[in-house]
Amino acid sequence: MHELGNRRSFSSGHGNPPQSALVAVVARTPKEGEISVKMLRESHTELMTMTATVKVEHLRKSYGAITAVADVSLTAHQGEIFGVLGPNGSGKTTTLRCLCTLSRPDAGLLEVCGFSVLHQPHLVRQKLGYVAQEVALDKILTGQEFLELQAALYHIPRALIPERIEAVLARLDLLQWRDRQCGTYSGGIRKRFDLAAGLLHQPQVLVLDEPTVGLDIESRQVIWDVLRDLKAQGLTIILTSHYLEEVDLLSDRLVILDKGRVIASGSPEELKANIGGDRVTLRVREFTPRQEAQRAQALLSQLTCVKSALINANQGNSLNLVVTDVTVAIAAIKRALEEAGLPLFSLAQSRPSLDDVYLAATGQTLLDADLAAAAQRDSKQLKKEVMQR
Ligand SMILES: Nc1ncnc2c1ncn2[C@@H]1O[C@H](COP(=O)(O)OP(=O)(O)OP(=O)(O)O)[C@@H](O)[C@H]1O
Repeated sequence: MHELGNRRSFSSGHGNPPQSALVAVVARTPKEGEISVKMLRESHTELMTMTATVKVEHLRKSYGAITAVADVSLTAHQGEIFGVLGPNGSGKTTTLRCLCTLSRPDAGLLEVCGFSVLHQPHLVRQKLGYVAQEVALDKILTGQEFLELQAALYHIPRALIPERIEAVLARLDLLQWRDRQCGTYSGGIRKRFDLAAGLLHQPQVLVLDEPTVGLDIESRQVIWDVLRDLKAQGLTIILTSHYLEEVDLLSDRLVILDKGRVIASGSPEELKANIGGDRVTLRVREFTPRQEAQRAQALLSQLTCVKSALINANQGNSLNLVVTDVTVAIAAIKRALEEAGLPLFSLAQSRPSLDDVYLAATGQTLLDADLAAAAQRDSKQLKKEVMQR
């Protein structure tokens, strides 16, 4: 299959009006009859939010016999953070790579700012910045030199480079780091430089693959603030993650992928509200035999306050219950188990999370799906190693 590169798209750098132009405002009250910049900005935002900045319809992409993406559709609007959540191997990176013109799809319609990814890739690259999962800094270069190199790769006119670099360094609070070698940076600073490089050509859409993977919580929070700031300035941001709380916290809307397909889409609130109810997770024993878990499942499913009961085999056959009134439900559950002579090892209650959305659709948690994917990868690797011996 024809691969179109491996890092990010490059642009001529002077094709798009900078979004920041609308934000550079002279603070004064408009005279009568004048249109305030705020009004202009609002009407601009309103107009732009009606347009889909990113459109993916029925994307399909295989690598030989492996179907990486079976059927993915999503639409992101201007000024929106759009999340793509899913376990390892669910097709997140492949979706992004197709969108960013780095991988050629087998089928589907993909558009960025009204331009076709397949037929107008050079225009798409002008509108879009891609920050890949692996941080691509050269250790010997200083941050300044790295950005100069990136600016040249983006074909930004020479005369504009110093001010563009100054602007991204200031925007990402990196001025103090510019003259130090990249090899001395922490993971969080490296990631911010990578983000800075993705912003040099002033894209309207920023696509980020796992922007905070491996970072400590403080560095993650810094990146989150940067992303919120960029969104406030009108950028459309698409990000993949398998950190549930990150997607929940940041995304206006999201899709959840599983095995290359969209299994849920909407705002985090909508998705959680749709599955409804509070959650009760209980274990009959620390490691409950399957039969006993099934007995408890049948018993508890009969309670009127229990809407559904799933057995999670990956968690020692624990039971995941959706209940209507948590206080009433907990009392009823304890009573029912006691009357049936079943023990109760542990019980916890929680509000629905995006993991529950995934669990409701697939029957397993994201963590379990990640573990299963890792085990599959390990066993493939093991087989390969054995065959090589
Ligand atoms: N270049 C490739 N050649 C062969 N198979 C690939 C290639 N890229 C991805 N795949 C396979 O396609 C499937 C989807 O991979 P993809 O990287 O898109 O998933 P992902 O959700 O981004 O996972 P991760 O979170 O691990 O990056 C996986 O089974 C993966 O092994």
